[in-house]
Amino acid sequence: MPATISVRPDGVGVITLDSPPVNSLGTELVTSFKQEFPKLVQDPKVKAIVVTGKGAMFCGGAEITEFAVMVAMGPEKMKDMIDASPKTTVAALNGPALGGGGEVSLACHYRVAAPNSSVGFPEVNLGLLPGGQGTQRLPRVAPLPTAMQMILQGKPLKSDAAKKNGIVDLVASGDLLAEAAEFALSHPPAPISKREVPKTNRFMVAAGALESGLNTAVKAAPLMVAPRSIIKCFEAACSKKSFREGLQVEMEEFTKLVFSVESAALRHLFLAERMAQKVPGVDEKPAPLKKIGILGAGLMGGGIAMCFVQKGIPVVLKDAQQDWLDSGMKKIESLWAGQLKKGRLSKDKYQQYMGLLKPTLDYADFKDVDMVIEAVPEIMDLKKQVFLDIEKNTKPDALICTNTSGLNIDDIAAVLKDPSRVMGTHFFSPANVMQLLENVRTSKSSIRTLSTGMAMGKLISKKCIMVGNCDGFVGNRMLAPYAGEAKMLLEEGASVEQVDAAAVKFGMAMGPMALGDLVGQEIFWKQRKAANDMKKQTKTYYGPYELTDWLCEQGRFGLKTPDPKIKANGRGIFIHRGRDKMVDPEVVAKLDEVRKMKGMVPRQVTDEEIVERLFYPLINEGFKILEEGYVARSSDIDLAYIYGYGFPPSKGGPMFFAENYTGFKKILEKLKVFDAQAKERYTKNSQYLPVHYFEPSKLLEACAAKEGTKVFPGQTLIDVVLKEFRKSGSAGAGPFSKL
Ligand SMILES: C[C@H](O)CC(=O)SCCNC(=O)CCNC(=O)[C@H](O)C(C)(C)COP(=O)(O)OP(=O)(O)OC[C@H]1O[C@@H](n2cnc3c(N)ncnc32)[C@H](O)[C@@H]1OP(=O)(O)O
Repeated sequence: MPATISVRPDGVGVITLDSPPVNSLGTELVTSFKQEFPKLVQDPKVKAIVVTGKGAMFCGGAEITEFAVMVAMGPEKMKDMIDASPKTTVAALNGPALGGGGEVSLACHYRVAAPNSSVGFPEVNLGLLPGGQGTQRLPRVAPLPTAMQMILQGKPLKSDAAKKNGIVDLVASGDLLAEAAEFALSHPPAPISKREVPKTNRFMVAAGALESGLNTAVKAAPLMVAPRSIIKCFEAACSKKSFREGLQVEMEEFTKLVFSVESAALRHLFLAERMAQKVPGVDEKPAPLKKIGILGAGLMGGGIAMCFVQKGIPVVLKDAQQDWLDSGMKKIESLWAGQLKKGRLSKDKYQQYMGLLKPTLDYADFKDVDMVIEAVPEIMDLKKQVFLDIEKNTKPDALICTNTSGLNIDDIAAVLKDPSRVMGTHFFSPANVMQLLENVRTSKSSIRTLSTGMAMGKLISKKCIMVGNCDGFVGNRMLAPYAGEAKMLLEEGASVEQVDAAAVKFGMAMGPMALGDLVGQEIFWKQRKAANDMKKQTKTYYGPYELTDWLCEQGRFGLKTPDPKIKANGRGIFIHRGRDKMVDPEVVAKLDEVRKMKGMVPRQVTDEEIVERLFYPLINEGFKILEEGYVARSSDIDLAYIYGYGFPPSKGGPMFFAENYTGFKKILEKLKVFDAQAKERYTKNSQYLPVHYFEPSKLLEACAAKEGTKVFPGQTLIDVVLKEFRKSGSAGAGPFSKL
């Protein structure tokens, strides 16, 4: 039974939410609550009622996969029932009460909380609002600024803070249930629905507090519609409307949001994050990670070291030369010192961090580490050499990981006696800030290695996905056509500013040209150089290269490479000065020269075309990656783009966007048009080479054929089609193709 009842010897009835793992309010729990609760109300032996949760959570909120059912069920009978109880009701908060859980607690007449519990309304993170009476109850107990912070920003309050803000009545000091029962017996029924909204809250609304709260929320997430709906609910609560009239407004706004694509996108991401941790076939117990070795104290190595140290894990940071090591340590120290200065880090923590980080030049210091991550320059022979050195100096079962972003990891691992110890751990720059981690599975990685790699991602709080060992893995492989088309659009007539602005308007954190300067313009250039491929006559040709090759040949790699001529900053497509940047006039002149050299007459390019040309080939590449089996499911790709490349969360990631915003058929049709245009270009103009990224993926074609087919909540049509695809044996050589 998801809601169980019992009666204590003191005459207090207890109803327990019991629906593991988080006591979410699904149909079963709500139905059983509505059956069981009246039994306590009607039982003459019961003097008062306590509502509590089983396990570590009070309640994690409404069941995320059942919102449509919830709306169909209509107004909130469960909370009305608790509120209207003639016997005093007390919520005994044994753990977090979130979303619908917070609302159940506010439906009770009083709240008694265990010290480590909390009350929160994280619905906004799912593109929603507390639609189970929360927007009308919270402003009746808490000051408006607190209520706004909790609901507009989704910030929970710990028990003590909740008590200070009038949300919790008592923080228990001992036996929670006993104290809640005693509180219930000594207080009369007092439903929040009958309380007036405090006058100060009404004054604040009249004085414009809601407008300024909305401005802050919109600035933080401009594409989201939920904050506007939340404000309408607060307005209703603090106006002359009755509690019931306020609920009517709340229900209308909630229903609008539940069926919005933005909320569907955010719910998809919530489930995607949890799903990504479950990699098919990767099910061994992870090895303990008590000490980590990092090889290479540069920007990446240093950032990776910080991730572990900040979780209290000792790190040995090795480099080959004292000056390189010193400069790496100085950079780390200055980052932590900066946090200390800003008050974001305590002195104790700063000292603890420094104590956990051991710089060394000696491989012998790797003797007792459980994992080594190498972050040396992207040169195949160097990687192979350091792998051999690591093998000689580590325990035989220590994992050996590479942070390469472009080299073939199977080739690197082949030098070892035991390549099953190897996997890729592709961090994103700056590694201590960026949330994404692509764990790369080679053909020989053992299940123990992979399980440990996934556990490592969780340990350092990364959004971690598992991918196969293909060129560029998932993120950069999809980025290549995006970056290629950005450059092609410039040659056709768009300006740098227009391309970036169109991508930003779409919702990207930054445009492709600014991204190139941030990550370094030289990455593809170096890869082509390393592959001895400067002639670009390969199937991995990704758009024109003249402009960026010209930059790279002069060392203008972007923000990453300080240029002594320009104070403290680099030079690439843009000239950067602090946070400001302007397109380098020399780049504009060079672009003109390239256009003339290739006989291109600039034309007017629309923003719509820019968005389609940037994102459709990127999405097509995602389909090819799925089709070839280099990733388990489409939502892993979505996570990669949201957390690694600044794709807008409200669009749910590129694959969700394809399925729910544009539709497969439209993308397919457009790709065919772009493909024909590109083919015409290279047949007519010998300065251009054929591109392959517009050639439609077979999986995309299969999805287009099934467009509109209904799938269960939490599923995507792409994955349903993919499953059939893989079953039919049409999938490629990647490690997930048979799963
Ligand atoms: C009308 C109402 O106002 C609308 C609502 O209530 S909307 C829902 C509001 N609630 C939320 O947003 C809370 C969402 N959940 C969370 O933030 C976190 O899961 C948590 C803090 C509750 C627990 O975190 P943590 O201990 O790290 O465990 P976590 O891995 O996230 O979750 C455990 C499992 O519970 C599931 N789960 C958590 N909350 C859930 C929910 N509200 N509905 C369905 N499943 C949920 C997770 O999917 C996961 O499932 P899995 O084991 O199959 O992967």
